[in-house]
Amino acid sequence: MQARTMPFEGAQFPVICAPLVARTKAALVEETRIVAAKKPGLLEWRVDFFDDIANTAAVVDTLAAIREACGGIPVLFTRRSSNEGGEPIAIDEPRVLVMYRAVCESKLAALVDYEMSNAAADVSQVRDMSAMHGVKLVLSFHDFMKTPGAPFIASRFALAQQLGADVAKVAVMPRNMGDVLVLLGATLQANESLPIPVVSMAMGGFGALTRVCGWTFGSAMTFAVGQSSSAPGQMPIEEIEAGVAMLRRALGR
Ligand SMILES: O=C1C[C@@](O)(C(=O)O)C[C@@H](O)[C@@H]1O
Repeated sequence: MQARTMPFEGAQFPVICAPLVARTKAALVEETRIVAAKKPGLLEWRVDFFDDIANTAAVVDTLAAIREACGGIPVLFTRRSSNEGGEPIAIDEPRVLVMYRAVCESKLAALVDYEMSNAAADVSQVRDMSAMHGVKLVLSFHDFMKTPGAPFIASRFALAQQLGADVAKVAVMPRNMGDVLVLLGATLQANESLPIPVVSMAMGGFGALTRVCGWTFGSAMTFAVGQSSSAPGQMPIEEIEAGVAMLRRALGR
């Protein structure tokens, strides 16, 4: 089945997404300029790295500065929960929701990412607030310790869709190449059975190849390093571009 593209204007298949992980507004603007010059299809602001995350006005102001510096590249706004591999942050979940609401209202981000394991009421709030402002929602699941079995991975992709996601995303940590096959197989199956784009990656060294070839199994996006990495196994944008181009030629796609 034809894979679905990410839901924003101008999205390629696959989208190459570069994380922004600087801790201050000035450093983020600088990082944005450097990373945007490499022309990824999407920038992910990992706000859990931001020193001033407790100040919602500063978050929106910094997002505006990122947008000014990014040369029109759309932004994915992500607070990665420390339960799923993110940085520890100084605010509790109700204040995280206040921040997501302000970001959605600002319409500065094309997409927001929220973990599907959060409280159902919180997921539903993020779904409603993003939809209200035309912001697309990625519902994600991460296991930084292991690769769950194929039925569980399938259930995470399906749950994201049931909860109203525009994109379903799963990241796992493989302990061997068999785990990598499990992730790729589950991705292929989810892409064939779900009506929304799916995104997946296996992290670390074993999983690195999924960042180059995951799209051939249906993953609509891959994360690559512009300046700094946000997860183990990410490779530089240039290398991912070259690898994707090589496979494209070989596959005639
Ligand atoms: O969820 C993901 C995927 C990721 O963990 C990766 O492995 O590339 C990197 C994160 O920044 C992003 O939010």
